[in-house]
Amino acid sequence: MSTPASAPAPGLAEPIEVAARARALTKAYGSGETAVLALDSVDVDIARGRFTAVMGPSGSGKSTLMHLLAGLDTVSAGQVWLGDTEITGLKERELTQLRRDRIGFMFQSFNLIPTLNALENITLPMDIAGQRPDREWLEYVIDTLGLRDRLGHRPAQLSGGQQQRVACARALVSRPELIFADEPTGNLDSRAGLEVLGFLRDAVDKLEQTVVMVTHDPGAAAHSDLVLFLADGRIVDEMPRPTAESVLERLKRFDVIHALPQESRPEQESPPGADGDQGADSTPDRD
Ligand SMILES: Nc1ncnc2c1ncn2[C@@H]1O[C@H](COP(=O)(O)OP(=O)(O)OP(=O)(O)O)[C@@H](O)[C@H]1O
Repeated sequence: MSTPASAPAPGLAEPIEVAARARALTKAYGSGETAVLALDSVDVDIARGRFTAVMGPSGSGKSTLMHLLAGLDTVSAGQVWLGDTEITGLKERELTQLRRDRIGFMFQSFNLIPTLNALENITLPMDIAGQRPDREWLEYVIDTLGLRDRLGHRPAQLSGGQQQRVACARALVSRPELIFADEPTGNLDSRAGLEVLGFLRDAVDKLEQTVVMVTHDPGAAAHSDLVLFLADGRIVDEMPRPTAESVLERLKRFDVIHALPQESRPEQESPPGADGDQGADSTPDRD
């Protein structure tokens, strides 16, 4: 079965533009008694040109979801599309090319090459692909991220915040369809973290990028347009236009609920859409 990426999401009359889509996405690790169901039949649409945060308790499946959407790991069942391309079923070589050409990555640990300077790190993925960055765009990204006077510095000569800005520029330089950021502020002090979040926000608002960010930090999630909450491998809630306070309140309810045995947990833990709402497919209006 193949569903075009522009098809209306279940429950929605209007088609929404999606950058990535997953249906019945399932991932199990191991087998038999030790098997772990990391993702349990997840349906999700990532809206194009929006900033989506993914939150949830430790072990809820956030990284697994990101890895499967990015084609970094194989699914146990279900389908994933990047734009109109179904990536489930692609061969490893095709996936490598797709990741290189169409996806940008930012990690908590920056993942910069220590022997290369900032500019070389920024252009490395395109250099490897034998592509030339669009010069005007490159200059724009460098200026937007305030890296102009740091381009000749190696990572060790840069602060953590500057290193993450280099990683952000590296993710942006090929104008990927989707940027995945896994705890991008996890290793930064709060000021540098805020700066990086501001740049990601700008990347969405000014550069029309699509960003998906995994985070534990309600303050970081407050920079997004929509928070998806995962628990036990399922999307159990979503929050458009989040604030740090509203996210924190929602997370507290997880803590209380997850302290209860499974059979005592309240109904609200059913996935969005199960009770007739628009589920994780809804696209929030922006203020
Ligand atoms: N390679 C693996 N082998 C076995 N189990 C795994 C593997 N990767 C993840 N898991 C399990 O799958 C579940 C989901 O893990 P995942 O890393 O996606 O959660 P997470 O929400 O990102 O957690 P955290 O917030 O702690 O990073 C967990 O129970 C985890 O132990």
